[in-house]
Amino acid sequence: MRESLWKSVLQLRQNSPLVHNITNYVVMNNTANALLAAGASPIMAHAHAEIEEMVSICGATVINIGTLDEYWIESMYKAAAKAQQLGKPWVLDPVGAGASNLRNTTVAQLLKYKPTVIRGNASEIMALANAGGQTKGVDSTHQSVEAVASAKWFNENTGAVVCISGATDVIVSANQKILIDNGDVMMTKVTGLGCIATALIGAFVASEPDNATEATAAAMALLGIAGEIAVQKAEGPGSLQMHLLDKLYNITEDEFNTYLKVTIEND
Ligand SMILES: Nc1ncnc2c1ncn2[C@@H]1O[C@H](COP(=O)(O)OP(=O)(O)OP(=O)(O)O)[C@@H](O)[C@H]1O
Ligand SMILES: Cc1ncsc1CCO
Ligand SMILES: [Mg+2]
Repeated sequence: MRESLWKSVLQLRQNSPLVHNITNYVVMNNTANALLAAGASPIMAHAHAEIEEMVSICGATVINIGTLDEYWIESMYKAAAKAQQLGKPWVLDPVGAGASNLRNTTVAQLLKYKPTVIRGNASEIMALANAGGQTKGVDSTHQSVEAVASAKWFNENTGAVVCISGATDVIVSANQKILIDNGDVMMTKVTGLGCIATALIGAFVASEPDNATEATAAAMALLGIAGEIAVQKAEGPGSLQMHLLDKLYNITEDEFNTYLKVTIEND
């Protein structure tokens, strides 16, 4: 697994997949920049008239419900339906699931189109599975391990790979858990790093569509390690953002493998 994760990073740079994003106003620019830095090619698009073409030409679609409204919800349904119809990978970020009825009903509908990967923080994943999760806005009030049962339920019932982000990122797939212990607590003081994690999953899954579990692990490892290294130069959240973008771009094999903390647990 250690060697294959770095290979995935190199492959992403080489393949430079087109990644379609319907994401929120808060993170749109940062997300596009993070995708470019890691080697992917982003396009943000939500107009009904072009959404199906976008899904068709891209390697993967990322749907993030961060700043919902009625028009965008329709865009999301159209995109997810098209991805399912074409058998293209698509990734769901249920931002703030549990915080409002609108978010809950929207994700419930989106789940019917069978996302390839779901990535959220522990509160969001628990809310999604209706496991009594209380979401405090967009930030988690739970540890990632608390959401493992919910993630397993989702994996078994929908087939989606489920990633719970947090101090430890937990990737749940059939009969396996991958734990990634990279990252730094300062990353919670920059908005949208979870959204970037999801977009990176979209890029990796577009680059290697036959292995969504490994693609997800590679994305989370890359973000966590880049964040951890960036924190060493950062004076606070502002410069962390800048250094993180640089590190997504210039991380070396040596850095990646020195920092990587990955554990695999087979059920
Ligand atoms: N307590 C922590 N310690 C170390 N790293 C962390 C911690 N919390 C988050 N991270 C890092 O930040 C990444 C983003 O995860 P997080 O769970 O904060 O996303 P999120 O809550 O969805 O964020 P947002 O909604 O702002 O996009 C994680 O994958 C991990 O690398
Ligand atoms: C702060 C915020 N509000 C809606 S989306 C978003 C970005 C982090 O999820
Ligand atoms: Mg989030």
